[in-house]
This record gives sequence, C-alpha cells and structure tokens, in this order.
Amino acid sequence: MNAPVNPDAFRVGTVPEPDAAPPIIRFAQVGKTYAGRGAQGSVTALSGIDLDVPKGAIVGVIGRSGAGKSTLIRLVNGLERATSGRLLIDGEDVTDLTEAGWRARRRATGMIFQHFNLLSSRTVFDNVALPLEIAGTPKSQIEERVARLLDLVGLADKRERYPAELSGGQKQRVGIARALASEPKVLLCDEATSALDPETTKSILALLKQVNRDLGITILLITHEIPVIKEICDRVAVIEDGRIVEEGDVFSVLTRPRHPTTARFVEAVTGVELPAYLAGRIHAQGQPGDDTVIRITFTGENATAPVISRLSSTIGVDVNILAGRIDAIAGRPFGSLLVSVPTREPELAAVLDALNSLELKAEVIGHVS
Ligand SMILES: Nc1ncnc2c1ncn2[C@@H]1O[C@H](COP(=O)(O)OP(=O)(O)OP(=O)(O)O)[C@@H](O)[C@H]1O
Repeated sequence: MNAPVNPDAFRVGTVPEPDAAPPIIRFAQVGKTYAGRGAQGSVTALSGIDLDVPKGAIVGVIGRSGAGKSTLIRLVNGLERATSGRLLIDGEDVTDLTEAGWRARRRATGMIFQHFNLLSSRTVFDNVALPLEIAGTPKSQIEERVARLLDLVGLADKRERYPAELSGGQKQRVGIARALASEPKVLLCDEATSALDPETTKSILALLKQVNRDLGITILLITHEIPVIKEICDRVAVIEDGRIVEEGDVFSVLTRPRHPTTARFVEAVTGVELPAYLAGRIHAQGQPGDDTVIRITFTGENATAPVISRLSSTIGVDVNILAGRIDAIAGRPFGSLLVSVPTREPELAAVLDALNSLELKAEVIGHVS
C-alpha cells in the first residue's frame, strides 16, 4: 500500500474555473504530415484540428490506435512540429518556435508516459530530481522540492528505492512527481494508465484529479479508454483518422453521442446485450400473450426517479428486468436497462408514454413469446 496522499504538500493558489479564462492551449486548424522515407509515402496524421484546452480543466482526447493521439500530444511539448495551422500555448504562438525556444518552454509542460520512462539506475528521489538538476536548481531547493513532491504522491517512504523495486502504480507516481518537479502549468498524460490494472488506474486517476484541483494544473490526456474520460475529464475530444469528430463537455458527449465512433466508445461501457437465452427468440411482431422487450436509455436528466417501481404501481404492469448497466457521471445516472412487459394494450402504450415523459429514451426492440 502507498502512504496516504497529502493534499497540502504542494498546494499553490486557487484553481480557476474551467471556461473562465482564455484557453491555455489552442490548436487552430493544426495539421501534421510525416514526410515519407524511401518507398514509403507521406502520412497525414492530423488535419484541421481545432481544439481549445481551457485553463484549469482536464481535457481528454480519445481515439483508436493510429487515430493521431500521440502526434497531437507530442505537438504540445515540441516533440513534433505542426506542418499547417497554428498552435498557441499560454497566449504564445509556438508553431515556429526554435529548438532552443522549446527547451525553455518544456519546463512549463510536464509529461507522463504509459511505460513511465524512469531511469533504472537512479533512485526514486534521483528520478524526480533529474529535471531540477538539468535546470541547475541549487541542491537545497532540490532536496526540499523533491521531498514535497514525494509526499504529494504518497511515496515519501520509497525515496531510496529503485524503479525495479516498485509496482506499476508506484512507478507512475514517481513519473507524476518528476513531471511536476519543474512546476509546470500543463501536465500531458500519454496513455498514463494503460499499463495498470483497474484498481491502480483508479488511484492514479484520483491523484491526477487532485493535482488538477489542488495545484491548478491543466491536464491534457490521451487515451483509448472511455472509463478514463468518464472518471476525471471535464471535456472530451474524439479523434478519428487525424480529425476531431466530436468535442464537448464529458456529460453531454457521453450521454448524447452524435458521431458513430463516440457511440461505439460509449456503448462499450453502457451498452447492454439481450441475454443469449432470449436473443434467438425475439421477433418483430408481437401477439397477445407475448412480452415486449424495451431498451430504456438513461440520459441523466430527470432520470433519477424510481422508474421501474413507478411503472408497476401507477400502470399496474409487471416489469421484468432482463439486463442493465447503469453508471453515473457527475452523480447523474447514465446507462441502459433492458426490460420486458406484457404485450397488452393499453398498458404497453402507457408504459412507453410514462418512460418518454420522464425524458428517458425508450425503444421497443422486439417481442418474445
Ligand atoms: N514518426 C512517424 N513517421 C511516420 N508516420 C508516423 C510517425 N508517427 C506516427 N505516424 C503515423 O501517424 C498516424 C497517427 O499515429 P499516432 O501515433 O499519432 O496515433 P495514435 O492514435 O497515438 O496511435 P496509438 O494509440 O497506436 O499510439 C499513424 O498512421 C502512424 O502510423
């Protein structure tokens, strides 16, 4: 177990409200084409990217493998250069920054990686101290700041350990402490939890949320996992084939996805399948005596009412729950339920009316005898 995290260890200032300030990162029609080598043609990894990262927010970019996520995040610390459009960071146009300019700017941008990228020959303390040593920070300041950071990430008792002696989650905590060493305004997270088990993922996401909230650090993360977006992000951009196909606040995008790619990501966490014992028996035309199968989608708004018991008590029908997955975003229910009710009018119409009046989405998906 890690030592408890101390939120006061590194607290600075107050956290600005997302959306209240101009964006700390702005992509304006950004494109990136990798030049071809030898027989291989050029590859357009990003085109026409418009994306604002509000100061103080956690913004997630989700997409499948090869969609352009790594390219996008690498532009923000100058590891790649845009081939079209403009990139602004903290009000400065960095599109044409020289390498020397980027060296100075990178101190304002920390980054953590899927495979942690720690130096195996250095202790935990020395890994976190490295960016400070490179920047020529006096030894006494390094000692004080690294100690505070290790306290923040809950690893004060591991300072003399080597990376090989740590769990994956502990290694990522070292990565986070190292990324925060130069007191950045922005933290970039490149699939930071993809190598971790679900429990450890949760604890690392909680730490990132705490870093955002308590230190006021803006976070831009890339992931292929919707739970990461759901867990900590304020805003999400969905990327496919180098283009942003959907963008907005997490609740709206996840509960009302407009693009099929977003819908597929969301379906993976909230979609429910008809149980196998019913799937083969479902038919389109209902007969008296059948049961009608209804998919109820919870979109969060006005969906907190005790739906099932209300149907039973007000309409007098027995509602049978077949399958379901209900989650919550910002405390509001989100997910779907498959239920069956007797195929009998006028009760069936009343059930559908009642569900729709609760602003749930109710669709008949078939009938079973
Ligand atoms: N250095 C490079 N040279 C040429 N093509 C590249 C280079 N880096 C990435 N690409 C190509 O650009 C496209 C986007 O790649 P990118 O790594 O940004 O996607 P990704 O969404 O991060 O994928 P993954 O999740 O698999 O890392 C891909 O077609 C990839 O092959």
